[in-house]
Amino acid sequence: MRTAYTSDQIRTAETALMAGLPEGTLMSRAAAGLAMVCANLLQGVRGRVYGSHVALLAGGGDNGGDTLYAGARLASRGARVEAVLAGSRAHEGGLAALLAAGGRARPFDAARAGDLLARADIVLDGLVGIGGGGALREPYGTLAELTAGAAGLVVAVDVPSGVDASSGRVEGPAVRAHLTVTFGAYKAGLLVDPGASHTGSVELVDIGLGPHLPDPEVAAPTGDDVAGLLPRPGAESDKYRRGVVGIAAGSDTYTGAAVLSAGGAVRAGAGMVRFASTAEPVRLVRARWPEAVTTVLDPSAPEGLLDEVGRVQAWVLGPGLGTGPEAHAVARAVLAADVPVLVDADGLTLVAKDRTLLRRAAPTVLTPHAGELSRLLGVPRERIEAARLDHVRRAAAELGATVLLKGSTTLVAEEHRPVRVNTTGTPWLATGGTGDVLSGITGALLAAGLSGYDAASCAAYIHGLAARIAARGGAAGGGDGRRGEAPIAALDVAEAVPEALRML
Ligand SMILES: NC(=O)C1=CN([C@@H]2O[C@H](COP(=O)(O)OP(=O)(O)OC[C@H]3O[C@@H](n4cnc5c(N)ncnc54)[C@H](OP(=O)(O)O)[C@@H]3O)[C@@H](O)[C@H]2O)[C@@H](O)CC1
Ligand SMILES: [K+]
Repeated sequence: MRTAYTSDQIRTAETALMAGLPEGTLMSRAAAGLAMVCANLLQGVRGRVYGSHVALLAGGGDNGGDTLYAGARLASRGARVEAVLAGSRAHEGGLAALLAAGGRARPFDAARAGDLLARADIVLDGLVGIGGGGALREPYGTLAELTAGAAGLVVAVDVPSGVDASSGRVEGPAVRAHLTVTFGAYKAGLLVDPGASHTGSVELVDIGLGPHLPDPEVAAPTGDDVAGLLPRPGAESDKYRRGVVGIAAGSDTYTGAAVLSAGGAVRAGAGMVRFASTAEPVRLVRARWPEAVTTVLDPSAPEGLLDEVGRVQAWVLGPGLGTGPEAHAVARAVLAADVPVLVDADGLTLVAKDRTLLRRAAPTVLTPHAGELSRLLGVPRERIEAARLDHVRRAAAELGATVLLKGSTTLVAEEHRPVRVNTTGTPWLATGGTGDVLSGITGALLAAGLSGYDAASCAAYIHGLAARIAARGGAAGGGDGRRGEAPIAALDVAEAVPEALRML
């Protein structure tokens, strides 16, 4: 599990660690680690450190201090290092070290800074770190913007300046780095969007904080974590041990979502899928997934609506269900069941209009995107997008549910637990119907007995991995990052789930 922390948590751990160490030890460890990473980068791009050009953007705090000390180390290896001092003051020790090692430093001047960035092989963004707050003031904001025109690699020191280290919020100009070198522990804002999209790759420099860190604010499960949580069928498994999932989805108007949700559940290994809906979606689900056991519902007679469905261990409610009175009757019947229920899509619209539906004892998992969460919380969508971590936490507390917030970094929140952030996926996943597949995968895991928190975070991981596999044309598809990927359809993601499970 990759764990991440708020700025306050990092500072508390730092104070505890510092109590037993001579002054300056941590900054010197941070600067040494940073300089080593930069030297390796210079070896890569220039073949040597000696004679390479390094630009330092140094703010007035300790983040600037780390940067100046690292610059001094590079200057002592023969790099040509020049610092732009952005604050009214500069870190004294760091500046003295840089000058003593032969580096140069000047106060901010926009034209000169632009020239410097156009010449530098690497640029170190040491404007602000965990001490930053709110939108960057001038001239920090201008310098952050200038890094977009840098010719070389941009390395963010601890945190890309302009990104809130604790939450990932971005309120104005912010550095977009190729690489972020972070000290002691991951900051939550490096893993959560919009901050996460500013970091480039993230490298952690150990400065000894580990033993002093509290429970994390955010955790990103790895493939091994997910593999450890997933149930594997044994010789004695029957369908109920593997989990029977009920799906109440689709309507005569919207049929595709039902097929996709059922596909997610079938491919994720449900022991059995029981699909319940009106006649047309039932017909289509039977045609595509003959292994599903189906029941035609008559929501105009809500009494005993689900009596014919048979035993299920978890429900998926909502994809393509519609939002009228008949859909409401289905939602009421499903949410009255004493088993975990995942609510998605139209189901979320129904519970946003009638929160009494969520008064239940068994676990509930809600899987909104930002627009759906906006309706659930009565908060504008833009505010949710800008502060996803805060809002997913708030939703979990206010709605008494596990909340999976979809998006470029999917988050899973439950009260008193670290928010889990998903690290798999591909930009191609942002296409219609993939959320329906996710609902089916999550439902299958809930039925298998995983908690809402584990089911949602494992499903998000598997879904993102399946999407990557599908986008690359199968597990053997080559390329790193997004190279070699192609558009995918939602059903491709469902079909790639078994390969994703094999890879775990
Ligand atoms: N903790 C640890 O374990 C270790 C921490 N270490 C390092 O210390 C860093 C934290 O240092 P820190 O506390 O001095 O704060 P920092 O990030 O430099 O920011 C303060 C400066 O930013 C400025 N500023 C703030 N907001 C701004 C804005 N919106 N717009 C513009 N300016 C703004 C603020 O300006 P001022 O308010 O003073 O005018 C001040 O100059 C941390 O990230 C890591 O790199 C490592 O050395 C080793 C171990
Ligand atoms: K920084």
